[in-house]
Amino acid sequence: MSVTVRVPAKVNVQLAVGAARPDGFHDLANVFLAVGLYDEVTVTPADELRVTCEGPDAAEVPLDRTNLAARAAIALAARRGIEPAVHIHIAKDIPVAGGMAGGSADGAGALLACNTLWGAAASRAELLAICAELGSDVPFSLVGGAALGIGRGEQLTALETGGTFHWVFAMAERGLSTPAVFREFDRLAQGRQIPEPVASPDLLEALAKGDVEALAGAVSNDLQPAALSLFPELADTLEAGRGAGALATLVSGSGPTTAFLAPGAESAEKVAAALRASGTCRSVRTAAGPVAGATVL
Ligand SMILES: C[C@](O)(CO)[C@H](O)COP(=O)(O)OP(=O)(O)OC[C@H]1O[C@@H](n2ccc(N)nc2=O)[C@H](O)[C@@H]1O
Ligand SMILES: Nc1ncnc2c1ncn2[C@@H]1O[C@H](COP(=O)(O)OP(=O)(O)OP(=O)(O)O)[C@@H](O)[C@H]1O
Repeated sequence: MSVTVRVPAKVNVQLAVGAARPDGFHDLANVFLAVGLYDEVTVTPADELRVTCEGPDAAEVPLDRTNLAARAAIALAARRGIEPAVHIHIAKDIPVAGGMAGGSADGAGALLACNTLWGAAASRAELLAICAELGSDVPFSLVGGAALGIGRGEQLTALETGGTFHWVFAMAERGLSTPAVFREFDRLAQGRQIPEPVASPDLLEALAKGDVEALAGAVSNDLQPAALSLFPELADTLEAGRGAGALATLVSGSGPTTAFLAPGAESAEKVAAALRASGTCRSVRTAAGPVAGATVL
């Protein structure tokens, strides 16, 4: 018997970043939107823990116990006093090291899949606590939809959305390390007073109303200057999307994937075609959100 879970990628429509905390993390006001680009995680009973991965970026995914999916299985098994004896297979469509929470998606997916396979009966609250131990983005991968994350981004409040938003994502030629981008944020912030991160009321209202124009005027990412500083060519991709009619352009999370908000599905395809023709990125995808979080298929 196998269990397969489908888990979406995310885009951060607002990422407000506070000053570095004593533990090295940053307090955030992180407004997540789950979008329809998915990894599928399948768990099957096996003699011992094993991870395999397929997909265009599979070669970049670690297959040892550092894989977030393996760490999720180990964490749940330890809580139940059992062995994590499963084969975890990841069908990966979310870009690796792209700032779209691909590894986090696999962590949340493996956790839900193992909980189902083992009849481990972890409550939603216990699953969320394990997710938060695995990484700041992992709880959101479990819940999906739209949510505000505070603290490290792991303390979630679900947000209302009044419609579907259409996005284009441009994948870059290389990845960016999330810790490196936060370090660059700290370097650029030196000598400046960093305000407390707060969610933008205009942005929350735009999401609730499903108002794409208002959302376009309210999106922001405090990590964008740091991502651009480490990866200056991203400015060319942003420019190409803006020129093609995107309502808003931004770096997704810690980057280097860039995200473009389009007025509708048709215009999203036009922006995607222009980005493909621009030669400023590795590949281009369209996806709409919000979509559901980790779901057993
Ligand atoms: C950039 C975002 O993707 C936006 O959603 C997240 O904040 C990152 O979430 P994540 O990849 O799950 O990150 P984690 O695995 O928890 O942390 C990786 C590293 O990112 C930095 N980090 C992450 C989250 C946070 N609130 N402050 C940080 O400074 C820390 O250097 C940390 O060691
Ligand atoms: N299941 C996994 N899939 C992809 N990468 C993983 C996985 N588990 C661990 N990793 C490691 O995590 C690193 C970051 O990959 P990931 O795709 O999660 O980045 P990301 O999308 O930028 O993350 P985030 O948006 O949460 O900051 C990879 O370079 C890889 O070494």
